[in-house]
Amino acid sequence: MSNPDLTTAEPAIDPTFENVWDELVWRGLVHVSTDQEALRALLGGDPITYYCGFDPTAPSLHLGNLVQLLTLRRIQLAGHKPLGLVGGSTGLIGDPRPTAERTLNTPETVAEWVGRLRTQVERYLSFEGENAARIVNNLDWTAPMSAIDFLREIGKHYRVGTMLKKDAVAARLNSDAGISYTEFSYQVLQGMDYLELYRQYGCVLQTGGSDQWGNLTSGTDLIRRAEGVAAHAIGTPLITNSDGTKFGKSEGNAIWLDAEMCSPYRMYQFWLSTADADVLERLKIFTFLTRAEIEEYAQLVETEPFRRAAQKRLALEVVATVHGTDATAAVIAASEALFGQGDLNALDAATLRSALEELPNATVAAGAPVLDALVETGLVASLSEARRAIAQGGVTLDGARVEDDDAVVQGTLPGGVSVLRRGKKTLAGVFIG
Ligand SMILES: N[C@@H](Cc1ccc(O)cc1)C(=O)O
Repeated sequence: MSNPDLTTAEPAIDPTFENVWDELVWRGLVHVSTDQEALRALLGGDPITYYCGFDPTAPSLHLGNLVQLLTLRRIQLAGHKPLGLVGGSTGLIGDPRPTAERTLNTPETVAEWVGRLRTQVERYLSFEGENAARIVNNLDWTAPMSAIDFLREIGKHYRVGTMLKKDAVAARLNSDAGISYTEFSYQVLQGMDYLELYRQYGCVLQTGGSDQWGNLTSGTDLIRRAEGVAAHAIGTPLITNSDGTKFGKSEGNAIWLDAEMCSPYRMYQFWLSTADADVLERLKIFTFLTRAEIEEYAQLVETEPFRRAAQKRLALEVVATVHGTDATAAVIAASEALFGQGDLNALDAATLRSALEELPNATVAAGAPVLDALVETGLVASLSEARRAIAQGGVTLDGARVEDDDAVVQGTLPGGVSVLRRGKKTLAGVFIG
């Protein structure tokens, strides 16, 4: 196996910043917040308890959630105490999307997804030391509450006029289908979580995406009314691509943090394909590289963009954070063997298979002619074009040049697969079935 440089940045705060608030601002993580002076004082002072919530809307979190997970981690690294909340109750209700009502999942499904999310959230926090993290589930305080108590103790603090003005609600009110009372109530549940965490743990800061601002202020308003305390909120920016495409998707599919739902290879390629115009912002938000290190990459993007050093570092850092260094090493070796130099035979079988799934590919019988495989993978348009390509010496199978038309595909690479290459860079995977 080739030996990629796997030096990655240790999760740490950048010591050149006096206060983690300044670092969050520099990383571009503060899009909207409660009073900035007060937040800076709070984050620069004695340890506080803060939280961020994750709803079980799927069996896995995705890259949008990774912004929140890493933000939680950064603030913890500065000495504060995080609460990672899994939405056992809010997942049963559904945070209103601007477009349409969500379908209700069964309690069993929601409970299963809560379990999976909990494991994912745990991976990004430290459970050791004075400021050890804690995972909480809002089902624990929401399920036992009666409808009467909910309406008397919580509902009484809410003005319907204010609730109607929240972006998500306003958007839906103007749509034909409107919004159900169920989803309309969501903001109250999230507000109640913050109040509960304030009461139980003294939690005084909630972070979330800027699209959560309505839900974040639902909590700060409730705490002010019920407890007379000014609690805080930070909304991180929505990540967008400079070319206007949606961030966090590749070919329409979300980049999930679960390796079964999105292979580490796929995630690695996703980050590698980041545009020069976006890569510095991504390094700030998704890695623990320091300001000085990121400034060096800014130079490299200017002077030698063709080397894509910043993209490679970004891909290495994020995949190592999410999937660990072993999986990342395997992915880098596969990318190099497929697209650069390196021994295809030395690759990890599972990684090679997932890499081939991302390429044009076909399944053929063992011993099928290379000619057929070329056509079926789409590397050539016809058998005659396949013959011509071979005659010109432009086809390789598993790294060796194909000399004549009788060659067959056997799937002799790790995992029982083969790799066809036409010309320098056009690749296809062959599965034997
Ligand atoms: N509403 C948040 C998740 C969440 C749930 C409950 C909370 O208390 C906080 C956050 C989201 O959809 O991302």
